Amino acid sequence: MLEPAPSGPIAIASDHAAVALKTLLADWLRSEGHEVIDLGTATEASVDYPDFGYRLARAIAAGDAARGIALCGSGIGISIAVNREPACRCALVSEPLSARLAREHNDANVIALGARLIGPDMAKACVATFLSTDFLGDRHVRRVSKLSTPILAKEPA
Ligand SMILES: O=C(CO)[C@H](O)[C@H](O)[C@H](O)COP(=O)(O)O
Repeated sequence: MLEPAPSGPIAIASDHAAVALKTLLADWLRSEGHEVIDLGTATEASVDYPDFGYRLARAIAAGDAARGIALCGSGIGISIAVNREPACRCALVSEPLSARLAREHNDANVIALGARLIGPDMAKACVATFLSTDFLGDRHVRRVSKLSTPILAKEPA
């Protein structure tokens, strides 16, 4: 049984390489009582991961979803796409410890998973940890807040 996500729906998006894992995760999350916004893609026809990463990033930035799950073959391309939106802190994870640290230290609001690299059980374990782990705050607040300042506006450290 999953713990409830902190607030609001969970957005999920993938390219063609991860559509099966996306559907499996969306069905599982709904069966656990979560509201899931599936932003596509819907078939295995080849698409471009930035288009779906940007859809997910828009949903987070607009406040339509509190948390996001982004998937592609490796998780790499779509995590790069999501992180181009400053409101998103997307962590590419492949096991639960990274998912926990992404929440505790980085206040990640999106995780990326690689469907060609991990199986359904590991993906579920990562998602369960991502949804149930709180941000630790404290010194991490200062660091996370620095992430949302455009680099050209920063004073060199
Ligand atoms: O972005 C990726 C690699 O960083 C993803 O793994 C994509 O899913 C992959 O590039 C898609 O590859 P395909 O050969 O077009 O299926």
